[in-house]
Amino acid sequence: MNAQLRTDAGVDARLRTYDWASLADELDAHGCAMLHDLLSPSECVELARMYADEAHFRSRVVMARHGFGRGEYRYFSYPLPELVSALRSAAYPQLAPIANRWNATMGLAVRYPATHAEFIDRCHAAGQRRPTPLLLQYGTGDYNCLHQDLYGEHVFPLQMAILLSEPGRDFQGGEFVLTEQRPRMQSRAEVVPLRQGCAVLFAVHQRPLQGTRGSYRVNLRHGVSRVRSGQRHTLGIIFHDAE
Ligand SMILES: O=C(O)CCC(=O)C(=O)O
Ligand SMILES: [Fe+2]
Repeated sequence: MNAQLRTDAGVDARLRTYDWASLADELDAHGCAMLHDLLSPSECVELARMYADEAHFRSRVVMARHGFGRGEYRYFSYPLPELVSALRSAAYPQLAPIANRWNATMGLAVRYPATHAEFIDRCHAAGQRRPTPLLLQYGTGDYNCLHQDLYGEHVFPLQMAILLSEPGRDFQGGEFVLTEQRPRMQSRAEVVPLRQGCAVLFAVHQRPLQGTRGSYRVNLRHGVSRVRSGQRHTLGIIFHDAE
């Protein structure tokens, strides 16, 4: 679909234009899938600009202070900006069936409700009340070590990150990287060639992998390689809230 036509619509309508059956196939095969042209360049610029305004956020993390890498991020506070909230609630119902199928395959009892509001009620009832959507900011030399965004007992197994800057123009390097650790085997890396406004869907911590003798669980981590120059911003959408 034409990028302009897509980004003219609301986020909900935009998300419905993607071919979710083939995205599910990609997630099953690779643990990640891309949504091209999810946000327009102006939406990306507007979101990236929010980073400077403390009023939007509940906390700021300087990655070097925690050994997380180099660069910084800020968690939004509730109420989330409308676009962030819309992305979170509109992407969730597309992902919940995939999450439920993955859990069934992995022999996990947890099932996810059809709407994000119901899932967030579950998180909040368990004391996971702090919002997790975040903006990340990287400058020259910054990077994000491989990690998993787990914030308590309740975990939604898929998440989304949207690149807000344009590679090659705004920054060099800074690739989104996923690694997949397979039991008793060597790890596999995947580099996701994001462009501005493009989202990546990926597994938060584990997913089923079909082997020749049935399926088994693999452990995933994600991060960002070193930004060689320039400035890079990302919007992270995590569906569970934090303790
Ligand atoms: O900056 C990135 O591309 C990675 C962001 C990230 O770690 C996240 O959204 O959870
Ligand atoms: Fe992350």
